[in-house]
Amino acid sequence: MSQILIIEDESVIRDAVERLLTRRGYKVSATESVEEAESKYDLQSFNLILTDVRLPGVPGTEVIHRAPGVPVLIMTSYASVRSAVDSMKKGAIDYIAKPFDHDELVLLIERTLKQEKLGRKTEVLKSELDKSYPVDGMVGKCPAMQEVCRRVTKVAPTDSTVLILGESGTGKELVARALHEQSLRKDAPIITVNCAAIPETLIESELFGHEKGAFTGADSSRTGLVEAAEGGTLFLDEIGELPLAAQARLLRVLQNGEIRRVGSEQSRVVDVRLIAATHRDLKQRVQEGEFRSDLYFRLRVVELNLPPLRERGGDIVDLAIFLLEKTRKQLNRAPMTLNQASIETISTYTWPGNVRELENALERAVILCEEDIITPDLLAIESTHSAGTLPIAATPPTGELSLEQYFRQFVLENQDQMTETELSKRLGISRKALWERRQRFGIPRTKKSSR
Ligand SMILES: Nc1ncnc2c1ncn2[C@@H]1O[C@H](COP(=O)(O)OP(=O)(O)OP(=O)(O)O)[C@@H](O)[C@H]1O
Repeated sequence: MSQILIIEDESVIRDAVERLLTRRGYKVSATESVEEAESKYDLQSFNLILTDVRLPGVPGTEVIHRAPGVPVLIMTSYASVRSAVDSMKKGAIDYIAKPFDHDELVLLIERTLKQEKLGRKTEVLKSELDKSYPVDGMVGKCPAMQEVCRRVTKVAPTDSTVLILGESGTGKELVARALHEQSLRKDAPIITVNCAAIPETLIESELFGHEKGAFTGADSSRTGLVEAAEGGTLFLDEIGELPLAAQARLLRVLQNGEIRRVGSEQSRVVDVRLIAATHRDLKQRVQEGEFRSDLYFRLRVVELNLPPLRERGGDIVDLAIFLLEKTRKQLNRAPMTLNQASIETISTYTWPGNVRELENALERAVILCEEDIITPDLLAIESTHSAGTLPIAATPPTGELSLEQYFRQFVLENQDQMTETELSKRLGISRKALWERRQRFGIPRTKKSSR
């Protein structure tokens, strides 16, 4: 049950709000001033604090500093909306003008609590991600990767927009995180958005937020992900998939440092550094009229090109050893080594799914390995040099199938029995890579496979 603290010196309002929220199932405490609240309760134990601004003693906004991390909603009179705006600047989550409608207040509280939960989840996810994306864990000695590392170090401390190009699974997100972690913004959030994963109809409001009534179903206003990255970095993965209308809004952010929420006439100033990535040829998208040329030029202030794994020479084995160690530690297994045959298999395979596919193959091998030596059969990839090999398949490729033909055949044969997750696992690629290849090769998902 969520715990809410009300700080309000007008007893009529305080009692009414307390009754209302208690009826709604919240555990409610109420005080007249910030000082009283502090002396009676541990402010950090609340999930939300609802406070008036003008109070006996210190102003209500002071609670923002005294209960860091706890979302604070400000109640204010119409006459002092200005002070509400100031409160927002100090870090309040939102404000509500008095006299307020009870339903409106409950709605605002529900939304804030939902965001608070999400925020906590994001923190957990962030720490998980930090574990799997150590900045110093970027393996790569080949000239192309050395060049990438040099550029990352150079460009990270600046606020320049960076465009990261590379096939799926080559480490684009890892590079984006390295850029953020080595920047002056590292203590603020990095918000990652996969533009390919958000439905086209929702992407504008997800990114830029919306005002109440902006469209059917928008029964309250909402902050977008660009604003959520305030002071930090926004990483737009698969930017090539961004619809044209959203591209126009993004251009405004890059040109003027301003966003306009959907349904709003007013712009807000934002301080966000943009990093974008794509596996697509953006120049070609521009020629096809699918991508704005002015946005393309703004994005590629600095361009980083990640080579496919098959072109990284000795890095492939270095990466395999690094990822084997990382995976076996994560899975709590004793140290393991790759035997000579495995090293040869790994070096000669073409790795169409790049580092992610290598990571998946090693994870599978670590799970299946009963002793401490990884043999080629555990990797479940074929040691042939042809580009037609794909890891683990229900039926091995017959004849001279090209990679595309083989992918197409495997997906069409299995999609009615397997979920997208199972399909991607069997192909040794991420779900996102599977989605991308479906787009590229024109194989839409059937009803069954979209389970
Ligand atoms: N040079 C590297 N050194 C160590 N680990 C790497 C390297 N490159 C990629 N990885 C690891 O490979 C996995 C895939 O990388 P990442 O998600 O950054 O790729 P991506 O290009 O963004 O992929 P996708 O396009 O599928 O989202 C991650 O677990 C990442 O940590």
